[in-house]
Order: sequence, then structure tokens, then C-alpha cells
Amino acid sequence: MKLQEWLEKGGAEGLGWLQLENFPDTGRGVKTLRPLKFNDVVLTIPGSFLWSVDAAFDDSVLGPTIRSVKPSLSVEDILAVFLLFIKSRQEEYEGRGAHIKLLPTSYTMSVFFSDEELEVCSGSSLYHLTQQLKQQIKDDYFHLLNNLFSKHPDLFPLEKFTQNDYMWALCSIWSRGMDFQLPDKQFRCIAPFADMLNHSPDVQLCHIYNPRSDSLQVLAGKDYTIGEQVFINYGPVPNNRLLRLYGFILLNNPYDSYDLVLTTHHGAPLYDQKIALLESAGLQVNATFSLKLSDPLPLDVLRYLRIQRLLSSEISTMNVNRGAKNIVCARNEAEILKALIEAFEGLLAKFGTPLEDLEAKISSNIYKQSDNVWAAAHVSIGEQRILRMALQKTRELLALIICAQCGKVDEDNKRCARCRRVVYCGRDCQKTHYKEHKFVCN
Ligand SMILES: C[S@@+](CC[C@H](N)C(=O)[O-])C[C@H]1O[C@@H](n2cnc3c(N)ncnc32)[C@H](O)[C@@H]1O
Repeated sequence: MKLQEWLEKGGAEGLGWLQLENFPDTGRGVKTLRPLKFNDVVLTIPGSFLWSVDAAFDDSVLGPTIRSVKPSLSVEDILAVFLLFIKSRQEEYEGRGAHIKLLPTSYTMSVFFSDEELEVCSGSSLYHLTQQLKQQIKDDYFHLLNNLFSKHPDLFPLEKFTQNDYMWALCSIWSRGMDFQLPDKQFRCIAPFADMLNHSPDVQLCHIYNPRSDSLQVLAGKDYTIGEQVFINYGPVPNNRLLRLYGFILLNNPYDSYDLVLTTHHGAPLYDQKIALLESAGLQVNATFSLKLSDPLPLDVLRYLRIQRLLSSEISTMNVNRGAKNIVCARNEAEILKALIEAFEGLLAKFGTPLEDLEAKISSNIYKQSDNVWAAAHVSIGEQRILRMALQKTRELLALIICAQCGKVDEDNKRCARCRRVVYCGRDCQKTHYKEHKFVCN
């Protein structure tokens, strides 16, 4: 049975106007055979077709076994086992089997990169997270092997449940899974045929799950003409995440970002008071901040550090300083900006291949388009650009706090009246510095 036939028989709508096709830039995707207006319903897939935890539990053969595993399996592992289980018995599950037959047989996520390919982006979050992920996959597979597969060889013949099979299933879930926040739970599923839709950041978010009708719907995220590829928007996914979880990158990805992790050590002075202040400012003690091209130095990073670096005499001022949205004092501000500069310089120094080298290799086609190294290079370029912008912005802010000539930090430092981009502690410093400053002062 063909996938479309199975879905239509069970009440799926919209398939008659949609067709699978190979597109040069994105690979296989879905084209429309009719014009679509923004927000038209393109596709409806009834809930009974979805790959979900409930569907796995409802399977009369698989369900009782995976439900009885203690401690319970993660959502990802249940879905992975479900996919592999149906893959191992395709003849018995005609419909789901037809879907499995259409899934890619191999993937290009960064966990499949060789060490040499990955080395191109060393220093990036992708490099670090990919190494972690490889280890995590190994650990999770052995956990499944010991707690499930080896205990039920009749259900899980080991030759069809290898670590490579498990990786294939995980990559299918990462790249095809859809996540929805329902009133009572987080819901993750793979929707047959809707999972053939490729990603474009240029269309509106347009896939929804309706718990009342228990169906997944895809709406048109923009107007389409006949024959055009229909896209959905996977969300604001930066290239480092795209390559890790979907196996591709977007050129000039508008969602590119760098995740800056800030944390405060238990032994830090005034720890309890600072934690309370962070919480009342809506910030977590172990916080991840997304540095973006559009906002390379978010105010929340400064707010976090302002609170972290407070002296005991300054703590009370925090109650009037709207959760550290404003400068606490020149000392505090200079300290946090200097710390940030050091951190950004340190992060940039960790990149094995500097931005300019990567750009040169891409423009001279040393890295061939769409190769793994080419994709890894783009991720590294994206992250280095953002970090450099963050560094530049931090230096600009520091220049408004410390005297450009002598480095004195003082509340009374005055800005250069002409460019207003540097400050001086007095006339003498301003005069001395003018020899250098005149070239940049506008
Ligand atoms: C949900 S599936 C979409 C269907 C998939 N192309 C297929 O043939 O099965 C997601 C995968 O499609 C590919 N993909 C999606 N959007 C893409 C894009 N804009 N450019 C390149 N590949 C894309 C990636 O391989 C991604 O992991």
C-alpha cells in the first residue's frame, strides 16, 4: 500500500493536491498542484496516524513491554523503539510500514561527521555539543540494550536493533518530529506525509495540533502558485542546531545565534542574596542567553552580571534599579564589561580555524558546497561573527565607562562632546588622548 492511500482511507485531507518531488536546493519535498492562499488548510492528518508515545503504548504487541520498563523510557527512546519495531516488522504493519519505507536510509547530522570534518568547527558550540551527543547516544543505547532489547529478543532481534539502527531512529525523530505545547503536556509526534515538508524561515509558523479534533494540520505559511514547493517553518533554529538535529544549514540564516552560558559558583560572596536578586529579576542562576545577530549583547546578560558582581554595600540599591536594567555604578559596570570582554576573547581564541580563513576557503571552493566541512565551516563562521559583534558592542559600552586615556573608572567621567563614544576623567586626559582620538572622533 502507498503511504498516501493509507492516509486517505483513514480520513487524511489535502493529499490529492500535494505531490512529493525532488528540489535542487532542499532535496525531496512537497509541491502543491493548486494555488494556495496564506492560511489555507493544506493538509490534515488524523491523530491515529501520528507516531507518538500514546500510539506506541497502544500497540498491542509493543505497548505492554515498553510500558513496563522501569525507570520509564524517555519520549525520544519510546519513539525510537517504536520506529525500529515497526521497521523490523514492516509486513505486519502495512500503513506505518509504507511510511518507514519512505524515510531516508541515511542522515547528515553532525554526529555522523568524521573527526576531521568536525575539526573545521572546533571551538564552536556545535563541536562541543556533537561530542557530547555522540557519548550520550552510546550511553542511551547501552541502557536500552540492557534494560529492554536483550530482555525481549523475540520483540527486538539484536541484528535489527543495533546502535546504528538506534542512531537512524533518533535522527528520524530529531529531523521529522514536531513539538506542541498542550494545556496539560508537551506533545511530540511525527506526522506521516507532513514530515516530508521542508523548512523555510520565510514562511509563517503554520503547523498545528488540534487536541479537540485530535488532528495535525498544516496551513499555508504564505501564498503559493501551482507547482511551488510548500514549506513549513521549523522555528527560529540557528545553523548550529540545524546541522546537529536536521543535517543541513541555511545560508544567511536569520536565526543564527550563540548560546552563552552564565553561572554563579556556590562559594561566591553573598551567594544567597544574589540568587534571590536574580530570581526576583526573572533570571536563573544557571542561565543560557542567546546572542543573536540582531541583538549580540542582550540586556539580560548585563543584568545577570550586574547582580553577580554586586558588593555588599550595593545590594540594597538593587531594589530601586528595576532588576538591574540600569547601570548599578561605574565600578560594577566596568568590572562586568571587562569580564565579558575577557570571556568573548577567550571563546573566540578557542576556534581552531579563524573566521577569515574559513571565509577564504568557502569563497575559493576549497570547501565544496553542501559537503560536511562546508556546512561545519558555516556554523563556525556564524558563531564567530556573533561573538565578534558581541565583543565589539561590549568594548563600545566599556569605552563609555573608563577614561580612554588613563583607564580611570569614575561616575564623573565625561563623554567626548563631539562623538560621545569615549569618556575622560578630566581635561588633561582628553587633551593627551586627542592625538589618537582625532582619527576616529566624528
Ligand atoms: C521533515 S524532513 C523533510 C523531508 C525530507 N527532505 C525528506 O526527504 O524526507 C527534514 C529534513 O529535510 C531536509 N531539509 C528540510 N528543509 C531543508 C532546507 N531548507 N534545505 C535543505 N534541506 C532541508 C533536511 O535533511 C531535514 O533533516
